[in-house]
Amino acid sequence: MAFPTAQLDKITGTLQHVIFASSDSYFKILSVQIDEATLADWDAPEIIVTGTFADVQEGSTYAFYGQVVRHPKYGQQLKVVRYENELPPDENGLIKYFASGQFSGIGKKTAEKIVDHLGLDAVNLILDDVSVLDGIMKPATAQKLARNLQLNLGLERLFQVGNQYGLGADLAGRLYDQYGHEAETILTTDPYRLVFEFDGISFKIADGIGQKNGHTRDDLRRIQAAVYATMMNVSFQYGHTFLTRDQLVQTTAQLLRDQQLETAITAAIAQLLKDQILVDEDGRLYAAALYQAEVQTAQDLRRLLRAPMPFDITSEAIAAAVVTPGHMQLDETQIAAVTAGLNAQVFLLTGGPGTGKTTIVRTIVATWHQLLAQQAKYADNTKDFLKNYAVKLASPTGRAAKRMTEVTGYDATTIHRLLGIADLDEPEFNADNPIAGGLLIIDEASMLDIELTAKLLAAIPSGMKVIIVGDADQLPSVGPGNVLADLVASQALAHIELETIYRQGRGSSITTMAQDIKNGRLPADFMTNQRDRSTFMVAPDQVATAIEQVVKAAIKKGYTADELQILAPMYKTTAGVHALNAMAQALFNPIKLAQKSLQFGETIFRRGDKVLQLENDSERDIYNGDMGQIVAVQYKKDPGNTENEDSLVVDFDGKELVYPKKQLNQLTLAYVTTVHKAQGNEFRLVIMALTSRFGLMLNRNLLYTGITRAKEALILVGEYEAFARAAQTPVPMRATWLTQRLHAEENNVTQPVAVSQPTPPGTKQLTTQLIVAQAVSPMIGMADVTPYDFMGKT
Ligand SMILES: Nc1ncnc2c1ncn2[C@@H]1O[C@H](COP(=O)(O)OP(=O)(O)OP(=O)(O)O)[C@@H](O)[C@H]1O
Repeated sequence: MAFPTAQLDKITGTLQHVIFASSDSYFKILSVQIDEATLADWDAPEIIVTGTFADVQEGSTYAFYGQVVRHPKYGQQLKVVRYENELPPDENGLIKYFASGQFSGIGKKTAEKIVDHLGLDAVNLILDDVSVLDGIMKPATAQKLARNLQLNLGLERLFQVGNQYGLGADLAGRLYDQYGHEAETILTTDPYRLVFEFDGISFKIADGIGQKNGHTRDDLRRIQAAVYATMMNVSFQYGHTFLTRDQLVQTTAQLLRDQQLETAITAAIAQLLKDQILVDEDGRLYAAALYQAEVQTAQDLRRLLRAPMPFDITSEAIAAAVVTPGHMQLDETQIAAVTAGLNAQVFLLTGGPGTGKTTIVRTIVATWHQLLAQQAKYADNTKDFLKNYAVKLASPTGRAAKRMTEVTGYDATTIHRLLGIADLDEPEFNADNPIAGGLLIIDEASMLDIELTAKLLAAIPSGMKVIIVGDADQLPSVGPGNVLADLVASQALAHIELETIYRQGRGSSITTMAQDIKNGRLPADFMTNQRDRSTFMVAPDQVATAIEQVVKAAIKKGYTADELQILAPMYKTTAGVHALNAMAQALFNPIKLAQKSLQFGETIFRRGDKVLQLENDSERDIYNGDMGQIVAVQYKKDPGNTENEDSLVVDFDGKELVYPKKQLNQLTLAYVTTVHKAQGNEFRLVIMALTSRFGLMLNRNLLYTGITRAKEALILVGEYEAFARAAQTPVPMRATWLTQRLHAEENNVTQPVAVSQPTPPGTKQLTTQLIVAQAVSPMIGMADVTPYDFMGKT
């Protein structure tokens, strides 16, 4: 946050030494000898100064603006908001500065020449245009001097320029990393370019800078940036892969708050199409990458479907080889799923919780191994044959992969890992370097977005069988696309939907409730507590207290933080993720005397806390949505701490990872998460909060996904109307074209565009069938807990 300069203290002083310099940000801790200071009650000759700094020079003089704060361990220090290199104020000083030895090839004589020719503003003149040094020194020396000045002062100038526009030093530092000395020019003369290229500068920020610097409202670059930003916002907020031309024009006009600009928007779209940043396919306008992903997905699916069977297996051989786990009696649909799964080159298996998806996967894998063993007899090299046709299992998240390993008994991995995707880089495995194996099974396919799907399919060699497993009624992917639902709707793949619920005992009444919700209603007995689920309907303001009581009761019953998950749709509000996390942390992991902790933003992390990873970090094989537990808090000065910084150690299912303080933005507390973040995970007990304050967030798939995270017991807290409204409201439709691509003749797509308005999108009717619940034999979840326990004594 930028403080108004008037409130800041100013210290002018000489940098004595850099105590700490972060290796991957510009954060530094400096020791400064004070020349002049506006600080009240400060009589020490030195002060510790912390903040974001360029390549500061020991011995140089700087002016620091900031606020004195008290660090719990290191005492008072100046936290800097901005700073300036105090260049010498007179000619003699400036000559000394140039001749100080930090600029190679420049002695006293040359320094004098520079100051003679360029005067007191020499530094800025050189930074603006190195040709001012022509004739004063050799071009090579001049270039070197300019580069050094840039290194010392260019970033500082960028910090100052950025500060004028409200950009924090971190953002300015990242801009400098990407654009070097050109960053300032780009920021001031062509800020709209950053909307396309730079993650962190929104259209609004760029436009603020552009308007200040005289870009007119109808400037083509401004309008192009607005069109592009609209396309990206709509794709990533609502999941659409395309917009119709009208929608794009209208939504861009809304962003620009100017309906008069329609002609300019049309011209901007034409230019973006010409530059291949957007693609127009029969009036559907795509961001180029999403278009490629959608087209590629359809093409690769066709390629995989056309490929011949890997070796000669007849349907009879498959039927004869079926191996069921525990000799379970599969029903007709399940047997059909096993044989179709082994017969088809690409097969889709869908079904709600407890319908036997895992059972079918286990059966298919065991049967595949049986078939391989039979075929291996005819192979030249048995070992190679078995390796070439091995089974691969993968999931979109690490937690889901771990669960897949546990329930199937076979090794599963994340899709990122399977493809060798390192951050921002192209995958190691792709069309030119495909993965190896005979059968690939992808679980939790509802989480697949179109870009990951395209990368995955491209890397699958023709002939490898693919089985895609998921629950199409769960929330669609976070990223653009509606892959699983589109594949189902296309009818282009062999598909079986498992409908009979086999789960018995704990969790079974949750499973039947899930079916009701899928059909758009709450069960008739919603308010009647079952042995594995209860409802506590309270006013929005009482939700936090009610959940607190429920959690206390659950802790008494022996539930650990790992086994219990609280779900809320949003981060803010009193019943939101942040507020509830603070409450749950105090219950599960109360602070102990003299306990070590690390603070990041408003969150305080302690040993024992349950935490959630918020970003994909493929290098460390840890992904957005993975949950872990803090096993150590290490201070920089602790003996044996190899990190040169305060850090946390987090255990993710047996894998310990270190988070230095600067990486704590990747972590948050996980006692409470959004439903999206919990997708792919299951917990013994789920407590889900919904109130009408969550408004537009309430929809059927959200409620369905939330409650189906519960394996054994479910407690619903909030307002009945909110739960009823969620059950009745279909998930907003996503505008995608994958279904049509799959069932249309190649290059002959003629279906009409049927999409809703982009903000908010319309709705689609889910075609699901009523599933008849099987025998229910409920067991106790929290049987002796009644609503009265949560309402206080009256
Ligand atoms: N034909 C069957 N006869 C008897 N029990 C069955 C049958 N099919 C599955 N089950 C049992 O039903 C339970 C749920 O099956 P499974 O775990 O395979 O379902 P799922 O669809 O993978 O569920 P989830 O998505 O919730 O993990 C398991 O205990 C399984 O053993």
